[in-house]
Amino acid sequence: MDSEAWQGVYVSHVRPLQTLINRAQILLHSIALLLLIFYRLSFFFLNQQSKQYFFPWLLVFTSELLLAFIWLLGRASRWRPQIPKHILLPPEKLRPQLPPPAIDVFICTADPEKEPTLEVMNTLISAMTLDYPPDKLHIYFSDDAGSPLTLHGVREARRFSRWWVPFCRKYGITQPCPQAYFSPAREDHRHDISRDDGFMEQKLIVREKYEEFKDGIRDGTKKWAGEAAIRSRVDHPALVQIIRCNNDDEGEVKSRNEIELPLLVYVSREKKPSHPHHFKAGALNVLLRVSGAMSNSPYILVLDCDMYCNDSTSARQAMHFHLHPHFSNSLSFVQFPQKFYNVTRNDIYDSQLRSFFTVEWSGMNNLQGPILSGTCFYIKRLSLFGISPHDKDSSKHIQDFEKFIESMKENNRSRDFAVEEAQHLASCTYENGSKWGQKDSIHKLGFSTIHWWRIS
Ligand SMILES: O=c1ccn([C@@H]2O[C@H](COP(=O)(O)OP(=O)(O)O[C@H]3O[C@H](CO)[C@@H](O)[C@H](O)[C@H]3O)[C@@H](O)[C@H]2O)c(=O)[nH]1
Ligand SMILES: [Mn+2]
Repeated sequence: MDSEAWQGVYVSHVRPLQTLINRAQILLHSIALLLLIFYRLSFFFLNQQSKQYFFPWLLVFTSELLLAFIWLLGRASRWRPQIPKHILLPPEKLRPQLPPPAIDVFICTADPEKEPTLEVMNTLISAMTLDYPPDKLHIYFSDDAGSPLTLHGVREARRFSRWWVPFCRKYGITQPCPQAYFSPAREDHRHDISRDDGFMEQKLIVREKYEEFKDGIRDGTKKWAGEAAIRSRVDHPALVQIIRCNNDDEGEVKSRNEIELPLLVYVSREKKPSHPHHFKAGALNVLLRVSGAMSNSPYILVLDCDMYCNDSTSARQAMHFHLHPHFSNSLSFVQFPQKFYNVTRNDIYDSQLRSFFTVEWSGMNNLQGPILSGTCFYIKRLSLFGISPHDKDSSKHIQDFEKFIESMKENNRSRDFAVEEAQHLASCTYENGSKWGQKDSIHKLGFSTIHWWRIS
């Protein structure tokens, strides 16, 4: 393997000042705790009144011991605080020498009233715009409400992507989310005017298309609002559909740009009031099966509907870790921070979750890695099978599974046939009596994980 290609990828940097402050704080806090423990114990053994107040003191003491223990466990991530440093290679060189592995992207939405369709579609578009070979990217969009508005939105998003994706590719736009890119708050708009490569004309055209896309969503919102939509949310059949555009549109844009878009599959699993649906976990299980039958990519990106991709190179960054010889086969997932924007100015409760992601998650990188935050992570499909990476039989399990998928594909022959199969996999009774969704800790199996973000 060409080792040059891997140079400088994992650069984490321990912060000496922060380490000193944290350790001093840990020391002071520990002294205070020891004094407290001494004080409580001395009450039991030295105080005359201890018999009278024995139980209240014991209760308080036990709680304090418990809290102190929890506090102690939390220090692990602060002992060696570190930040990931710049990747030394520029993004265009972030391509591993190996052919890039395929990625399935899972996006879940549950309710078009609580999760505005326009925002959700922006997440979908951002995933379609990831800087990755389109034939290696497959997007599975789960709609738990089975809403015609959401399906309409997905179609509109697909249509707009044929303008947006080529534009981003051609001009190297790294912000893949159109809403964020066209936001007046974005500072780069000022520099755009000085470009003389036809950029401004194209930008205006795409901007206009974005407005048309928004109008399309607005029309849909008016059309499908109301009672009927709400009722079907808990009771509807499975629907799996590959979203394509009509041929006329497709031909027009293809000849202009010759850029293909990733496969986009709309999945609305079956729901019945009499069957538990297990919320997001249930939706992800269905996507895992449906994608297994259709593309079965070795890596999966999971996104909540309101968590758009903020950096189009994230897929390549994640794959660099996954394919890196240093991490070998034991890496389960690469977790990107879950960032919230537009929270209040004085964010006194840290709604942006900065302490979580910049301190705790990064601090766990050398301790087998952080736990999942639930969104924005690239996970290895095999690590979800409950097999340890150190298990001698693991390759046999994997071969068996791959044989099963291959035989299914041979039987199906075409993707359209796989859609029929997928519909069955999305039924609400499929998991009955099976081991689907049973708990198995990734870390306990021996996998490691990484928290990562590129500071630019
Ligand atoms: O029946 C359901 C319920 C939720 N979702 C989706 O699941 C995601 C997360 O749900 P949300 O209501 O946004 O939960 P949050 O509390 O905001 O999410 C945090 O906490 C969840 C677990 O509690 C994690 O799964 C999320 O990743 C994490 O962002 C969203 O995309 C929902 O559309 C479904 O697909 N089906
Ligand atoms: Mn959420």
